[in-house]
Amino acid sequence: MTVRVGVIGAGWIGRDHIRRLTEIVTGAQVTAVTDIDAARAEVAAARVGARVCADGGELIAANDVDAVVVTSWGPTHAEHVLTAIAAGKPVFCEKPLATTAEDCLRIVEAEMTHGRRLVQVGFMRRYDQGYRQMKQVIDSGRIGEPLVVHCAHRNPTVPESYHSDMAALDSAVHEIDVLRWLLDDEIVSAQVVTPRSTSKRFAHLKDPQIMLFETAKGVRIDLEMFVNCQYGYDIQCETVGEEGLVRLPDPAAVGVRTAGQHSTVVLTDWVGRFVDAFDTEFREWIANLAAGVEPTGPSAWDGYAATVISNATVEARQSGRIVATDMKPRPAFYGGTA
Ligand SMILES: NC(=O)C1=CN([C@@H]2O[C@H](COP(=O)(O)OP(=O)(O)OC[C@H]3O[C@@H](n4cnc5c(N)ncnc54)[C@H](O)[C@@H]3O)[C@@H](O)[C@H]2O)C=CC1
Ligand SMILES: O=C1[C@@H](O)[C@H](O)[C@@H](O)[C@H](O)[C@H]1O
Repeated sequence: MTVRVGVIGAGWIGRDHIRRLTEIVTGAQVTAVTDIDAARAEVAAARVGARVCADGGELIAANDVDAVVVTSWGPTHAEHVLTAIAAGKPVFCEKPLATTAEDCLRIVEAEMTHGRRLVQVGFMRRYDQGYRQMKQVIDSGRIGEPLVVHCAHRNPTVPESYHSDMAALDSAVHEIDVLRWLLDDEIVSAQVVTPRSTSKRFAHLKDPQIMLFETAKGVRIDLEMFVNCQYGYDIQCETVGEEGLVRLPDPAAVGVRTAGQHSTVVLTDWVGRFVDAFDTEFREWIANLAAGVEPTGPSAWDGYAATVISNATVEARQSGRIVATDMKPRPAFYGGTA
């Protein structure tokens, strides 16, 4: 069975997911595209033989759309996801699920009322081989109970439109999701300390930021979030347990020895660093849909948790305080602990 997909938002990642669904994933066909920039939708749709819909509502209701991908701007996600749930159609929503906790809860409640999982959120790091291997080691008990996690998330540069809150909302939200999953634990508080800011970028930006999280089981997480590190795109994660530690591998790269030096390439963007994870994420999403089973990736509840925690992290930086994450109890509908 071919899953017919409609895509809302033909910007950077929307176009990449259209390409992925067309060229990489088997069993999927992009049949409809919409964007508030009609010319952009036309170009993206024409490339894969899809048709253009006037807006998200028309696309979701269309008979030739079995499932929906939402890749529009964050503040528009909730409306599209709620419309898809009301239509009973599976929906893959890029992060964030919604920008406010209230909107995330409306989605959670709508999905529970529907009675079956329809929503998957685009936290692709859960599909990265390195993180998956780390999780296997932690779950096996080989390093004992996790105690501390050290992380770094470094981008070479960001545009001037990037502001200090985005370090949590746009970037650290990936660590927030993947660490909840990796540790099977919930983040209960956030704190942010700011060293002197880099002089290499815009004066308005607090960069780097050191984010400190505590989990319900008492694990401490430190995350260096540095979005203008200049040298490359670099994701580090090391979990220290009672009997050992496990570290995220760097992407495979050949070592070159020449002119008295030994060097390896450092990637420069998240597209290349997580390309395999994005591919696996969509392969598994489509395979589940084709098999008629509920999505197994990050749920609407995970989307809610990530929004609550990233908003608490913003509040922590702005206030200079340790902020407790004010999360509702997890409904049985979503299983698990984190
Ligand atoms: N998982 C990941 O690593 C990444 C996720 N993202 C997420 O993907 C989403 C899109 O990001 P980008 O592609 O970088 O942005 P973008 O600005 O390149 O594209 C967004 C597109 O959505 C369109 N749009 C906005 N509102 C719309 C609406 N109501 N209906 C239809 N189209 C609408 C815009 O015209 C634009 O073409 C964001 O939520 C972002 O956080 C982005 C980059 C990486
Ligand atoms: O989602 C992403 C971007 O929006 C964000 O700006 C980057 O910092 C992340 O590394 C990338 O994965």
